[in-house]
Amino acid sequence: MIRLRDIRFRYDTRYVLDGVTFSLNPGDRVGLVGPNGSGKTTLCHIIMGLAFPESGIVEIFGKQRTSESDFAEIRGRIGFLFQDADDQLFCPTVLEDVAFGPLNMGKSPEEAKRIVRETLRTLKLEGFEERITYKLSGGEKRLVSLATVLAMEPEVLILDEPTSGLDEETTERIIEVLHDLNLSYIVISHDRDFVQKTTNSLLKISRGNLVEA
Ligand SMILES: Nc1ncnc2c1ncn2[C@@H]1O[C@H](COP(=O)(O)OP(=O)(O)OP(=O)(O)O)[C@@H](O)[C@H]1O
Repeated sequence: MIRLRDIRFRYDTRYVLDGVTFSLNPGDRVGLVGPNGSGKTTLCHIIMGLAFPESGIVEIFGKQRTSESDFAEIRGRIGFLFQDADDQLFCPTVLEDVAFGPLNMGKSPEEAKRIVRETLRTLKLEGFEERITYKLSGGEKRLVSLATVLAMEPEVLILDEPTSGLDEETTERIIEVLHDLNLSYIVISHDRDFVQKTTNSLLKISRGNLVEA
């Protein structure tokens, strides 16, 4: 589904990724760990076409991706949860934010509303439709962000610290949701317990390279 070969990426003169090779196959649930600033988010941005490597090959769904239009094609199929919910949410209300993806993918307003209702129910956010997005708490914003991702019915998920700021009960809910979804995913997290419960392999970025953790 995702294949990276010998990816090198730098900000200014410092190489954050220095020859990363990685693949995500159907059924893989990969935990990505590593110290702050080690390049986890950067790696995921490269998969989504939000950052472009200096060299190396990005192959997604069987096709090499280089241009913006190559990546535009995959963005509906790979659900990406941003580390910062404020990068994800941009509409006045929760309904509009969660319906945005389905509407953009050509669903009718009625169908989009049905998807919003179901997705909010899955995340135990019933009744949040008319809530004003910017007034939500940090944890609520994270959950609504996840709802915007799930509402697109993606084939693969990339989740950048999905449980940061969430209480224990809500974290357990996310674990259940991930188990029920039966999707392949990459999850970045500093929460070892969460990663252990949700993934079947664990990788770490160390000095610009991926190693088993
Ligand atoms: N736009 C940018 N310009 C310059 N340096 C950047 C930029 N974005 C990220 N960096 C640097 O690149 C390095 C890797 O950042 P990245 O966000 O990928 O790390 P991370 O492993 O996800 O960290 P964290 O666990 O703190 O979220 C960091 O040192 C960061 O400061």
